Amino acid sequence: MLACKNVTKIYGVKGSDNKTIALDKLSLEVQSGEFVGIMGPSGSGKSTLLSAMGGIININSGEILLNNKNIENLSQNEIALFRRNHMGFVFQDFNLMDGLTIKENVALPLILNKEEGKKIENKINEIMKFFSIEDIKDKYPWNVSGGQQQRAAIARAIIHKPQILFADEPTGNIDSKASEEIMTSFKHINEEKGGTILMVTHDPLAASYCNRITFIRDGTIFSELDRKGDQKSFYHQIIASLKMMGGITHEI
Ligand SMILES: Nc1ncnc2c1ncn2[C@@H]1O[C@H](COP(=O)(O)OP(=O)(O)OP(=O)(O)O)[C@@H](O)[C@H]1O
Repeated sequence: MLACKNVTKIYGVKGSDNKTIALDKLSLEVQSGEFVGIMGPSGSGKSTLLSAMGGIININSGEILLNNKNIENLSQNEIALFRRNHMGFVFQDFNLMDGLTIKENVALPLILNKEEGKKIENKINEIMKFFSIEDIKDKYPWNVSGGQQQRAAIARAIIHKPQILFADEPTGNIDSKASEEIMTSFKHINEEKGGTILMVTHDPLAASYCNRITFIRDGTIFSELDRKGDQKSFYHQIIASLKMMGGITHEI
């Protein structure tokens, strides 16, 4: 469904020696209905990979294919529209709009798509219930917890039923209890709604909710791990893989 093939991304000024090869001929495929995690040491290229696959940044070479369509062939406007209609994004710092209530924030993609008022109301009510945020719908982001803000951000990211949800360190700014709630939400999106998710995380516990983990180092794939058995055993396999890669320096 979504694939990157031999993707290279180099940061730096053209002609200058000061260049960073963030992605080095990296290939990765995500099938519809998968929940894939990306892990790796700091600076290994995780966020760059997510941004490249989400069409947020341009790549130097290779291909990004969504349903066999090369998104690199689209114009900037077409990519922006494509992202708005078919992709959802969640970031570490929530990115909610302070001047809007939680409900208004969640409704934003539907308002931008000029959907009809009654339809918006129905969709909002359903999704607020799914994420247990109906009680805070009229509050502003600064008046609710980090976990509630992130649940609202995820609701906003999937309300238009995107083909794929991208999440970059979604539990990076919240405490461990709220992190578990967020990861349970992702699991429900994946299992109950059939949502496809690609998530970058440092956190082995968050990663243990995925079905597959791709470990990257120095912009290339180091190893991959498929979930077998229960979540606890997957968690221990993830820790072992991180140790092997040198991406973890302390016991968790
Ligand atoms: N806008 C940029 N300009 C120049 N170099 C960049 C830029 N963004 C990232 N880099 C460099 O590219 C490499 C990969 O960065 P990236 O943010 O993708 O790594 P990461 O694995 O997500 O790191 P972290 O876990 O610390 O967030 C790093 O060496 C980083 O310094």
